[in-house]
Amino acid sequence: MTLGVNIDHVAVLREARRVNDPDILNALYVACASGADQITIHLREDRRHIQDIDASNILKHSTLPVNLECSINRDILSIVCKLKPHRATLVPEKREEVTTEGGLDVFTYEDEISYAIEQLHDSIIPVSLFVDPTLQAIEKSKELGAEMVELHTGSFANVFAMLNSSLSHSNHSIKELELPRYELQERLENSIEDIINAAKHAKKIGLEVAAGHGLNYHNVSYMMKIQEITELNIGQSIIARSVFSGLANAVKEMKRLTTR
Ligand SMILES: CC(=O)[C@@H](O)[C@H](O)COP(=O)(O)O
Ligand SMILES: NCC(=O)COP(=O)(O)O
Repeated sequence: MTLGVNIDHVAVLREARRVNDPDILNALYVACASGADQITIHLREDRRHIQDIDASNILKHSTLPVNLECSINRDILSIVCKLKPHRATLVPEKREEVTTEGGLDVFTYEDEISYAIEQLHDSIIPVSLFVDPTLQAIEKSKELGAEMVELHTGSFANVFAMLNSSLSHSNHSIKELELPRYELQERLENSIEDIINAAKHAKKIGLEVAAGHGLNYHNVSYMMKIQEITELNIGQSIIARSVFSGLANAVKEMKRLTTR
């Protein structure tokens, strides 16, 4: 399984303060040296985390392939074509969303996606489409000329978290998923089934299959069982975990500097 480590979330922290700490290039070096197989970044239209200069520096210094996620906005596309990542993954974007809420609408935006794929292919950049796990979206992705699909695992991850974590007792409980446990269990099984069917179909028609969004240390084992999925892109949970695997040392180091 290829592990794509999404380092956007390091830039989220940096941008919250508008400083240069944590340095995204340090995140790149640590990920490259620690077993990642690929680096994933998302150059959002609103530049809420990764900036153009980050993308350019990451591409310059990465020892691993870089999967650059972007929308179908033409200004963004022309930047991506110039940056020449190892792959571009086309994703939907909404200005008001907290994170990517669903897959690309490959039907409504068929012409725009087709144009984007053409531009990227002209720049010799392979294309993946970030889609919901439905057979129709997979078929359409192939028809539009993508080499790969990334199955959006957000619905699966949300149901999993409402069933198996403290999310439902927090301020960020997902209102529409405040359901009896048996119903959540049924939804979880259905969402896994959808991912399995979509992955099998994608592989059958000659698409490479990745998956990502909301995957973490507790739910990733479900994806590992699906043989057709050969790549996972994971960000938030890795960066969140690193706070706790690194916090003790960070406090100790500051204590040493502040001890007379
Ligand atoms: C498309 C996608 O799923 C990733 O880009 C990931 O979620 C990154 O985080 P943001 O949604 O915060 O950009
Ligand atoms: N495409 C999904 C991705 O890159 C990482 O998503 P997340 O783990 O940050 O939710």
